Amino acid sequence: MSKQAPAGRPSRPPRQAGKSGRARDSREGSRPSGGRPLAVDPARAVAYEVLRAVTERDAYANLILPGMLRRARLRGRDAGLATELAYGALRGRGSYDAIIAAGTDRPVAEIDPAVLDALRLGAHQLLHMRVPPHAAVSTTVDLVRSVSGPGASRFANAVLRRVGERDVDEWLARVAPDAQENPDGNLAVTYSHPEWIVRGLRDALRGTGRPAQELPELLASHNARPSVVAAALPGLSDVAELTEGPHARPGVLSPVAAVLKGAPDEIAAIRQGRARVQDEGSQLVALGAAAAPTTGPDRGLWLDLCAGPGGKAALLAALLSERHAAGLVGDDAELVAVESAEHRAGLVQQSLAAIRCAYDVRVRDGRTVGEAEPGRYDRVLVDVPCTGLGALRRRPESRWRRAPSDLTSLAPLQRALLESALAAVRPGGVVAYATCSPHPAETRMVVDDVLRGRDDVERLDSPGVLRDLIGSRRLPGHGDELFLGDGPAVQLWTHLHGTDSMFLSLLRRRA
Ligand SMILES: C[S@@+](CC[C@H](N)C(=O)[O-])C[C@H]1O[C@@H](n2cnc3c(N)ncnc32)[C@H](O)[C@@H]1O
Repeated sequence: MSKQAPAGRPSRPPRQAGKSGRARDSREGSRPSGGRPLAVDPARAVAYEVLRAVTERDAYANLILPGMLRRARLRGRDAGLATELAYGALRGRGSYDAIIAAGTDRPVAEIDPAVLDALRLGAHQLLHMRVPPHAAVSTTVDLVRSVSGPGASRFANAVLRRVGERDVDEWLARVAPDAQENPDGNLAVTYSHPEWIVRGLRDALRGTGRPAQELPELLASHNARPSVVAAALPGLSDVAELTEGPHARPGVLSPVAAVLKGAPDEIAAIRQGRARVQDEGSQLVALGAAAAPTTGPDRGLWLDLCAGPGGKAALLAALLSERHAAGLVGDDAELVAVESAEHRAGLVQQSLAAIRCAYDVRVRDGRTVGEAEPGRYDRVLVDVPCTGLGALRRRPESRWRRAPSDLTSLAPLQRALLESALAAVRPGGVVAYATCSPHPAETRMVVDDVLRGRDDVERLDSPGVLRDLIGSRRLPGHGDELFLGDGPAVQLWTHLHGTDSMFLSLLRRRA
């Protein structure tokens, strides 16, 4: 353990100290990305590297973490610790920065970013994990010394000692703005979200008839670790297969879901591509798109207009294959999967590899499909690019990276894609408009705008379609209440359904 300076009001940390070649701690350490070793255990080193990559390179934690864990040879509990440290510090940044600011005379914006990331890791351990305080402080101080030198480590020591003087509730009561005078500011700091997201989610709750009092619960749900759920692809696997060993139990709402207890690759069906990791909300969207009633026979010409990386396309293709085998669709049945980004189209191709149905993955702009193939398809799923405000628990840094301007910049694309989908579907065919955001600007308002002045499209009873799929399954502790609303669209909620907050509006061209 390192020697620590006495607690006190910390002085200014040296900026960019690590780059000037200061004295280093000589202890053996770990550096998952291969550079100079960090004087800290491998799990903390990986977590720190993730935070640095997110801050410096705009990396996505969920994409880089698996490779870093592999390179550091971390598995089991150690991998779990690294993940919890990185995700927790990223999610909690809003609360931790306010608390760190109260522990120093410097604005957080003036702290060397390399030191600040370490302080966030330390604060997460002190305030939200059962790490003994002396270990949380000393490991962080060692880390800062190896990265930024002794001056910065004294600063870190002083800040963290102050942070450790109170528990998280006491700190939040001190540093969050007054709840009466500034309710959004209070929730933003208490639940670690940017204020504009707090406001947007309140509007979203109200707009779907949920009481705004649910907002704290919704915000808190974004800070909890989501369970890992798999979809058993129909015809290739089933829930019974996934749950027959000790590795999974049946899902909550989706008829093809299994909740995993361990790593996905423990399950053979997942290793073989017969089942896929997929949130239950996404499963219900794809199942709903396939189940919504068409007028006239469904020939099996299905289109996924925004397919990458291919989770919903895989489920649609498996369902189509089953229907084909049962003679319910024609011999020319196929799933056309359109994706504008080439590398994501490659992922769609991979996701469909195990499925025995005709499919065609196309790299093109979905906005052009309606004009190119008017009225061709029986079913179109248009799962548009969105802010992802409904999946904040999965992408721990995204809440800090998104901006209100994303809502306005995505809006024309979302409208154009829905218009293209409606042009591509035949009269009597179904369009499923979906987002993984509950924000009104990306959900109701898009559908309302596109349908305004059109009398050739009807809104289907989306809650009714999902209710039939859910069957006798129920949310634990809620009796018969499924919280699907009065329609015509459905908004799923993380705090109510345990799914990502997916929106689904089922529409049908009038025959
Ligand atoms: C929300 S994601 C779709 C997720 C997918 N349905 C799944 O379940 O895996 C939206 C996708 O639309 C793609 N996209 C963006 N603009 C597009 C466009 N103009 N045409 C087609 N795809 C587009 C993005 O690259 C992204 O892969």
